[in-house]
Amino acid sequence: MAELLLDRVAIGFPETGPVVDRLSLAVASGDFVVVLGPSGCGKSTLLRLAAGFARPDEGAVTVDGAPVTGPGADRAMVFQDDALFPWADVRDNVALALRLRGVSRRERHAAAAAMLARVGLAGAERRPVTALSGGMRQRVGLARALLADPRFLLLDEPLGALDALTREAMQTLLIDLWAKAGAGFLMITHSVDEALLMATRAVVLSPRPARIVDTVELGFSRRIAGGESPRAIRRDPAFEEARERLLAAVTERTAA
Ligand SMILES: Nc1ncnc2c1ncn2[C@@H]1O[C@H](COP(=O)(O)OP(=O)(O)OP(=O)(O)O)[C@@H](O)[C@H]1O
Repeated sequence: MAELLLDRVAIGFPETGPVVDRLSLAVASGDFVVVLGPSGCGKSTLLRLAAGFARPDEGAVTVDGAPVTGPGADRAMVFQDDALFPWADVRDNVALALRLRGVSRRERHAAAAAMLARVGLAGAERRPVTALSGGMRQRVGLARALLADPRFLLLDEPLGALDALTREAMQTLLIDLWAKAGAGFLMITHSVDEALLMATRAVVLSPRPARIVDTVELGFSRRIAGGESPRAIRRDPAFEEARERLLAAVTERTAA
């Protein structure tokens, strides 16, 4: 069991003033924490603090009590824009980190093939990433992030650019990966429906500077991981009730 903790973190920039305001958030192994909040409120900045790409002005980011001072293999990040290397094929995009660590070619290829199979891209190793659809590119990004078996996966609106059908398929894939990995997931989304389906805890932020204005505990992703279909879950009155609760938090408590 590991814990990623943002402990009363604050950060600001000269251009904007305060962006995150003494915010505390814990993500443990097995949690799927989803962050919702108005545009520009500081969600990506929060994730960058967790990743170690930015340092807080106040407070601390720790993993199991040890200060986070920069990016580390225990925390992997997935971006909305998948950030793939256009000059490399699928396999090299997935296995680049292993190459930089001096892992042999044979092991790299085996590891990449195994991860690609997990994200539903078996056989796509040699395809140029420029020839892939948006959903497939995000699968490659996920395979790359999960390759090092991180304890925490940080997802910055990873499904935001996908069409509705691809997005639904990717939601189910992410839930499946989360349930099997045992890692803690921290994800940003603008979609209340996505937060409801995927989160074990949905966290609603205020307009900038970001503070937590509401937290809703949820259990639908565990049911989906257990085999229930998202469509059946959406018909459950408990889902409708949770939607009302989360929508109220998002619309009433985040007005600027
Ligand atoms: N390194 C930086 N230097 C200056 N300003 C920054 C920096 N990083 C973020 N900001 C500013 O902080 C504010 C919050 O940005 P952030 O990307 O965290 O918001 P967000 O909630 O993720 O936005 P969106 O919902 O639109 O994706 C924005 O005004 C942004 O311009």
